[in-house]
Amino acid sequence: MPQKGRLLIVDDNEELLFAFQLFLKSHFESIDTIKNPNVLVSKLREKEYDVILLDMNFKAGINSGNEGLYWLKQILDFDKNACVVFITAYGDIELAVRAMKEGAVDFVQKSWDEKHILSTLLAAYQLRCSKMEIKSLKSKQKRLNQEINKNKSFVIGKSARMKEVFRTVDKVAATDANVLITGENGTGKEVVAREVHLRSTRSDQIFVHVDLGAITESLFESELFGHKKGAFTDAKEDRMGRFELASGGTLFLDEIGNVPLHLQTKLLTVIQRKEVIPVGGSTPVQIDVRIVAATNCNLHKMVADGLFREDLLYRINTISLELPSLKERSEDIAELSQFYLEKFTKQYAKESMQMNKSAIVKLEKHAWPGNIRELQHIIEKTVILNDSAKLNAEDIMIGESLKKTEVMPDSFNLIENERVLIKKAIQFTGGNMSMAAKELGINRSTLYDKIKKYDL
Ligand SMILES: Nc1ncnc2c1ncn2[C@@H]1O[C@H](COP(=O)(O)OP(=O)(O)OP(=O)(O)O)[C@@H](O)[C@H]1O
Repeated sequence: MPQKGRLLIVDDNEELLFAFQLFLKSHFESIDTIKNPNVLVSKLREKEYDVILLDMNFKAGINSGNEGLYWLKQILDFDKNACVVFITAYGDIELAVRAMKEGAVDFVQKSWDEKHILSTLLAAYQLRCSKMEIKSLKSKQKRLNQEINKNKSFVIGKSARMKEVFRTVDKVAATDANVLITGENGTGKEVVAREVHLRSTRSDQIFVHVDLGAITESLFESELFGHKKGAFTDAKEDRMGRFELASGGTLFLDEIGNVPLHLQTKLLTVIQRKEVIPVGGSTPVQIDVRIVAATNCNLHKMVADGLFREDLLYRINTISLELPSLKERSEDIAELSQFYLEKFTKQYAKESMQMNKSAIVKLEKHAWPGNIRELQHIIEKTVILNDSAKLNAEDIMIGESLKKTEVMPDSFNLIENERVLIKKAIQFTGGNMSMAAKELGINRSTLYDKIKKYDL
C-alpha cells in the first residue's frame, strides 16, 4: 500500500512513541514525534501535518485530561482544518466524547489492537484530504466570484435622487440587514441589488438572482429549497436550492410581490429559521444568506388588501430603497444615453456617435414608461439605424409603440398570430418580461409557458 500522509505524534511516554512509530511507519509518508507539547505550535509552523495523534494527559500537569483539550484548542486555533486523534487510557470515554465535541475527529485507546488504531488514523487522513479539497474549492470559488464581480459596478446617476440612493446603499451594504428595493420596471432594481452585494463584506461570495415571477408554483419549493433524489418523478438526483447555493453570499429575490400567499408562508419560515428542508428530505440545512428583495408592487397596499403577509414584509424590509423613475431623474438621461451610445457603437462595430442638444432635449422630454430599459432599447435602435457621427432629434425614434401600428396580419391563424405578437411584445419591451406580459394582458408565468411552447 502506498505511503501517504504526514503524521505527528505528541506524547510524553517515550515507549509509546517508539511503539507507534514502529508499527505505523510503513503506512505513512512521514512520522514525527514530540514529547513536550510546549513545542507543538512551533512544530506546526515548520511543517504541515495531515493527522495529529495527541495524548490526553501529560505527566507534567494534573491528570484531568484538560491538558489534552488545551493543546487541542491551540492546534485548532492554528489550523481549523487540523485532524486531531486523541490517545486515551482505558475508561476515558467520557473525556474522549468531550474532546470530539470540542473538535477532535476521533480517539484511540492505548489498549486497542494495531489494526483498530491504524484504521482510525487512516480514516482521519481521508477526512483531512476532504477538508483540504473543500478549502481549495472554496478559495477557487472566492477567486471566481472576484473575477465575475470585477467590472460589475457601473451604476450611473448623479441626480439628487440617485445620490440619496447611493448614500443609503453605502450605509446598509456593510451590515447584514435585509433590503427591499422598490421602483417601476426598468428603474435599476437588480443593478442596485448587485451594488449592495458588491459593497458588502460578502462581495467575494456568490450573488444569486431568483426571478420569483418566473417560477411556477409547482417548482417553487424545489427551486428555492432544493430536493432529494426521488422526491418527485423528475428528481433523478439530489439538487441544491437557491437558498443553499447563495449561502455565504446574497440572495436576490426579484418580483417578490408575485409570490402567492401560501408560498409566502414557506418563504417566511425559511427566512426566520435560517434553514431549509429540501423537498423529500427531513434534515434541515443551515443557511447564511443576506436577502435583498425587489418589487414594482406596493407591498403595503397588498398587505392592506390581504394579498401579502405583513410579517414577511417586516422581515424583508429592514431597510427600504425606493428607486425613482427615469422621469423623476431626467438630469441623468444625458449621461445614461452617452453610456449606452458608447456601449452599442462598440457592440455593433460602428464609428463613435455624439448626440447634439436637440437629441438630448428630445430624450429628456420623453416620459419613459419603461425607464432605463426603454432608454437602452431606444439608443440601441438608434445606433443600428444611423450611420452619421452626429445625431439630431429626428434620428432618435421614440414613441413608436405596438399599439400604434395597426397593420393587417399576414394570416388569420390564431396560433401563428399569438407567436408573432409575443415575439413583438418582447422586442418592444427590450426583453422586460413583466412589461411584455402587461402589454399582452397575461401574467408572467403564462408568458413564460408560451415562450417555451413557441420556442421563442
Ligand atoms: N443606474 C444605471 N446605470 C446604467 N444602467 C442601468 C442603471 N440602472 C439600470 N440600468 C440598466 O437598465 C436595465 C434595467 O435594469 P434592472 O434590470 O436592474 O431594472 P429592474 O428595476 O430590476 O427591472 P424589472 O423590474 O423589469 O426586473 C438593465 O439593462 C440595467 O443594466
